[in-house]
Amino acid sequence: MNEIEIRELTREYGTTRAVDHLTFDVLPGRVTGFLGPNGAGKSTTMRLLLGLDRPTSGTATIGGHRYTDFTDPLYHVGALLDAQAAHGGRTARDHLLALAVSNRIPTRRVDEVLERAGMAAAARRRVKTFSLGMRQRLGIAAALLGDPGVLLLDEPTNGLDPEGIIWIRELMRELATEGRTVLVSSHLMGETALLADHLVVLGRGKLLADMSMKDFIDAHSTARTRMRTTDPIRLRATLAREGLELVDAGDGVWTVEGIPAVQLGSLAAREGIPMLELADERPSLEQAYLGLTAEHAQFTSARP
Ligand SMILES: Nc1ncnc2c1ncn2[C@@H]1O[C@H](COP(=O)(O)OP(=O)(O)OP(=O)(O)O)[C@@H](O)[C@H]1O
Repeated sequence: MNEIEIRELTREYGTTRAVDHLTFDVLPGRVTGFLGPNGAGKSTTMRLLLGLDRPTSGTATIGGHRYTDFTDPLYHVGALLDAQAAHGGRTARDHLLALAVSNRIPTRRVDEVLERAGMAAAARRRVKTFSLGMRQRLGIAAALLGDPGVLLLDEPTNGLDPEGIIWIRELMRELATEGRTVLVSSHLMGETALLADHLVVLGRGKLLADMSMKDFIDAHSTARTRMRTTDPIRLRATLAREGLELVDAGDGVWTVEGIPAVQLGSLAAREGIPMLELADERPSLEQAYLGLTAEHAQFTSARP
């Protein structure tokens, strides 16, 4: 019902293929991060889903329907694409009221979403006096107005302060827990790692990955062990005998791939090498993402 289905979706602009035979699903009940370098096709995919643009071929549907087939689309899909979209001369409340009335949404929803977006105190201020972060909150309030089952958010943390970022992270999680489908594009890997359960990664309009956050990190990064020791020379020689290479990470920290901390600890103890610190290094989403983009270098950078 709330599932997004992208099938063989292609959009060409002249000789540029912005989206290239994309096929993937976005499922309810989890937050899906939508990643890819500049020009990878994320915004185009979202615009095609929202009927703001037409595919050259293929389909993008929500619960089996094209966006343009919905009589009351805001009841089904909420989107935040451009936080500057609100009329600057209107108050936040009037902006939402106009949207509610023109989409046959009960006006009581306006105060509910203002509250949920943490904007109740700013409801009667004109939009032109808002910071980018406030505009983002207003955009999110607008997306929630029809209580939709599907949310498409393009860079929602843009302009938000640290408190706002934590707020949006918790909101996304709540929306997913309520059984909604949440698709969030971002360039911020640290943020996405905290926000998303699942990832869809594009490169030059093609699908590069569609998997859980954990599987993605496991598949595209190498586990490392980091340590401090008073005797790196003997440790290096010991590891070399095992076919492993000690790497200087600076500041007295050393790393090695291919041996977990627990085994390395036993090995160092057997050899009488003092270890001051020893831990498995958790690979980050950023490392995995860079690993994937290195594997697919031909797909990742936007055309000049
Ligand atoms: N209306 C358009 N006319 C011509 N080319 C377009 C149009 N919209 C997008 N493109 C091109 O399509 C490609 C994909 O762009 P898109 O904005 O979808 O990427 P993106 O992944 O959202 O990038 P970003 O991370 O920078 O927002 C780019 O090469 C872009 O220049």
